[in-house]
Formats: sequence, C-alpha cells, structure tokens
Amino acid sequence: MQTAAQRVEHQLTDKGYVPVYTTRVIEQPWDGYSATDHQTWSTLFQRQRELLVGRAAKEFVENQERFGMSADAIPKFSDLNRVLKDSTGWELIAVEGLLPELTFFEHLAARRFPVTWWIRKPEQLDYLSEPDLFHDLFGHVPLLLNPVFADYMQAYGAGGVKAAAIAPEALVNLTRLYWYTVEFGLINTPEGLRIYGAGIVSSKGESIYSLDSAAPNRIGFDLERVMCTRYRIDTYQKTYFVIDSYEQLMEATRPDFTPLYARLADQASVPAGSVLDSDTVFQRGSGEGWLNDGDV
Ligand SMILES: C[C@H](O)[C@H](O)[C@H]1CNc2nc(N)[nH]c(=O)c2N1
Ligand SMILES: N[C@@H](Cc1ccccc1)C(=O)O
Ligand SMILES: [Fe+2]
Repeated sequence: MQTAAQRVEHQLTDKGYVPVYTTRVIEQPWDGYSATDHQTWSTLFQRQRELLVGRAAKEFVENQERFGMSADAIPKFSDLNRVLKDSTGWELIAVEGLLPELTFFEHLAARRFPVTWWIRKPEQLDYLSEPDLFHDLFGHVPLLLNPVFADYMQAYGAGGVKAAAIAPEALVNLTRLYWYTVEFGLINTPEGLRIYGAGIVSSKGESIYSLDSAAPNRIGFDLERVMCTRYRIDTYQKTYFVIDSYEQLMEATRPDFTPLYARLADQASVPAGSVLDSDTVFQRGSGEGWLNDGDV
C-alpha cells in the first residue's frame, strides 16, 4: 500500500512547492488492502452502525444492506457499482483524494461519485482531516441509492460547473450548500430528528454531538442563509441546517441561482453581517424555522 508521501505530487507555485493530489481515475487496488486496512473498515463499520441506530436517517442502514456492505471486508467498488447501475445509474470511481473543485463538479454532473480508495490508519479512527474510503463509502454512497438525493447530487455538480464560470464568490456560496447539506445535514423524520450528512455519519463524536448536545444551533433549512454561513473545518459545527425531506432540498435548489449569486455579491443590498459566522443569529425574518434544543 502506498504511503501518504507517495500519494501526493508537488506543484511549484508562488508559495513554493505545494502538494496536489492527482486527478487520475484509477482502479480500486482491492488486492492491495492489508489485513489492518480491512480491520479498520470493520471496526469503524461496526462502531458507527451501532451508534447510528435511532440517529441516522433510515436510508443509511437500509441502503448499506442493499449494497451488501458489511463489517467483513472493505467493499469492492465493482460490486457496489452493479447495484447502483440498476437503480439510480450512479457510478463510483476510485481517486487518490480531494480533486480540484471543477473536476469534482464535472464528475457529479455526470453521475460519477469520486471515492478515495485508501483507508485511514488505526491511529486515525476518530479523526482525520481529509476524506478517506470510510468517509466516502459509509457516509456518501448509501444516499446515492435514494432517487431524489441522487438527482440532487447531480444537479449540485451541474450547478458547480455553472458557478465556477460565474465568480469565485458564487463558488464559495455553493460550497456552503454542499457543506451544510451533503456533509453536515440533519433531517426531520416522523421518528424524530436524524442525520443524513456524510461528515456526521462517518464521525463517532459528531454523530453524538450533532443530535445530543445543547451547544449547536439546529435551524430550518434556508437556502440564502446557508449560502451566507461560514463553516468550520477543524471542529464540530456550531450550526446544523435541518431539512424536512430530500424533496424539499431538491425543490429549494431547483431555481437558477444566478440572480441569487448576484444579489449576495452585491454587499449593499444585504443586511450588515451577511456573511455569517455559523453561530451568528440571523437578523432577517422572525426567527421562523428555528428549532430549539427542547424541540429535538
Ligand atoms: C464541493 C466541495 O466543497 C469540495 O470543494 C470538493 C472538492 N473536491 C473533492 N474531491 C473529492 N474527491 N471529494 C470531495 O468531496 C471533494 N469536495
Ligand atoms: N439550481 C442551481 C443548481 C443547483 C441545484 C442543486 C444544488 C445546487 C445547485 C443553479 O442554478 O445553479
Ligand atoms: Fe465528504
């Protein structure tokens, strides 16, 4: 198995040599996984499955089972792809790690989901700063079997290609949408508040914190507010946005964002503090859509 040092390539920029991941699509080197790699998958899979009972949206366990994912071994992308092909038509592709944004968007727009092929080391069970195979497969892939969510992901990719051609600020706004939905989203269900964000379901600590802690805000999904809310990459979120259904998410994001990007870029037309820290109470509106911790 390759080491982190071999995985990255370096590029000379005005900041000196900086690491960049290769954008190549590769074959998942399944035979190269060590016993330790499979054990890491197994440990994380069992731990999260136990923790997520009554916490994750029901699609997670249901769809992991449809995929035949289990604690036994790291799944083969080719097996998962057979299931995807017959349902929503998505395809998993193996990559080394984070892709340049535009490349990532182009894959999503073509219903291809990039999955990091390598898994974290045993000493990184609780935290690592970049996506690995466990995060991508356990966290993202189950919802690709949900037809509405699958369409949302594709629309997001197409929206990303469009935003990239508009302005860097448009891209920042759109990236926040991904962060607060696909990565850190919560959903109201008849059984109660549940997690659907991949960044949460793949994290032991945040699976508990996002639902059980009184500390974070849990706010009804509001597209404009999401686009104005900065996020944390180094700690648990201070704010989670709650959707009522994947259909709601799809409908709210269906309109052309071009006028919205223009309005948000026009500082004069938005209230002071329009770029919100995630713990800032939003001033617009009447507080409708707020969820108090007591409601959860
Ligand atoms: C859209 C998202 O905010 C982020 O910019 C992209 C960049 N490239 C990526 N590349 C991979 N492989 N996986 C990802 O989740 C992302 N996220
Ligand atoms: N409607 C968005 C595209 C999009 C859909 C879904 C999620 C994100 C973006 C646009 O016009 O840009
Ligand atoms: Fe992710």
